[in-house]
Amino acid sequence: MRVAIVGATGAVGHELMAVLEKSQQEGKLKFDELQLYASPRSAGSKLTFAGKELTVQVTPDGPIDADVILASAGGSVSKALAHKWIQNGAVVIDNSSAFRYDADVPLVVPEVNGEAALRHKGIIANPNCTTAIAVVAVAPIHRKYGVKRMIVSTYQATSGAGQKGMDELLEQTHVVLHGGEASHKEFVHPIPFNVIPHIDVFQDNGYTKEEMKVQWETQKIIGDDSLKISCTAVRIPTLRTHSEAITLDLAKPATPAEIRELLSTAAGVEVRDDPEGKLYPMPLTATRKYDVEVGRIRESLVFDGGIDLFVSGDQLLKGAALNAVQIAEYLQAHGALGGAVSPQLSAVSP
Ligand SMILES: NC(=O)C1=CN([C@@H]2O[C@H](COP(=O)(O)OP(=O)(O)OC[C@H]3O[C@@H](n4cnc5c(N)ncnc54)[C@H](OP(=O)(O)O)[C@@H]3O)[C@@H](O)[C@H]2O)C=CC1
Ligand SMILES: N[C@@H](CC(=O)OP(=O)(O)O)C(=O)O
Repeated sequence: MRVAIVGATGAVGHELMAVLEKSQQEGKLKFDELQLYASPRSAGSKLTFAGKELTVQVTPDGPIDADVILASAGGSVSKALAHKWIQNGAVVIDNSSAFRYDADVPLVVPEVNGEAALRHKGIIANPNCTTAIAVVAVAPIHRKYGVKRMIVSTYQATSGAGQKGMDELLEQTHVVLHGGEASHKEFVHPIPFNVIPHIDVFQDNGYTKEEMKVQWETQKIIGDDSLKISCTAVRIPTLRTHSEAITLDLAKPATPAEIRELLSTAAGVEVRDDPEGKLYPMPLTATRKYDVEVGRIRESLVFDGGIDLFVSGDQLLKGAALNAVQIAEYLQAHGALGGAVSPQLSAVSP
């Protein structure tokens, strides 16, 4: 069983290495070989995996001889090359948005629709990070109570813009703290001490593409096009982990206690909800955690029987690297990848 990472030197690639190492140690994903690829500028550089140095190679523009390819090199690279990589039978799990809306490409969050991954035709798409984090918390509620409408406001970390996004936050904060004026390159405005309600490009309807992705992708993952979602996506000056305030209008009324109980056994969720004890989701506590923190669960004052909640999830993990590895684990556990069938599946109950 051979695994390849394309984009190994990036922010998501770095997390893929860490998650793969843990998964292998815990016997969840069984593999014998790891190949690392990035752009020509990184060719020859060394990265450590499980105590061994591996050499980064130039990403091929032909087949990759691996069983599964975890791609995180951006949409244009995937769009141009993914179909060539799979010519020798590999499956690509792609972190970019290149194929998410293609009818024959499953868009998968294993806790929600893992079985869709088994119907792939060589490419499986990993969702947008904001969507993945929301859907882990909302899908169990939708299954039991039916979500009719959903209003989301996001608080997205700079790592959503990759390693360069985090670097810009740190460098420009340093500039401001030393009396200078912050500049910007990765973001539309200076990010230190600011919040920016503009992620990705504006669409004709006044929403940004990031905001529309939450509607398009949630509908595809949950399998319900009638679910209406209005999202405002905002960049904030944190390093990693996206947070979201979510309001749900439900078909069947629910109480906060019922939602708390439902989510307490939901896969991929940690209920962190004790306002008296100052316990609620935050990037500080959710960072590097596999589960999405959910809290501030309360009755909606707008929708009768509706619910308000707050989530924080490490988007480099559940929004990207972890979700991709969990898809590979799911495929292997169902005999749909090379190598031995794993009896255990990390924290995922399909
Ligand atoms: N950051 C996030 O929160 C999330 C990101 N994603 C998606 O994952 C992908 C990667 O994001 P992220 O890790 O943040 O980005 P980074 O900018 O941190 O990393 C990009 C990676 O792609 C490689 N790369 C760039 N150009 C090429 C090329 N022409 N050929 C081969 N490799 C190339 C880079 O290699 P090198 O170092 O050599 O330049 C690097 O390894 C994107 O599609 C993004 O949309 C998805 C969900 C969440
Ligand atoms: N757009 C997200 C990160 C991302 O890469 O999203 P997508 O995979 O949908 O392009 C953010 O900036 O926080």
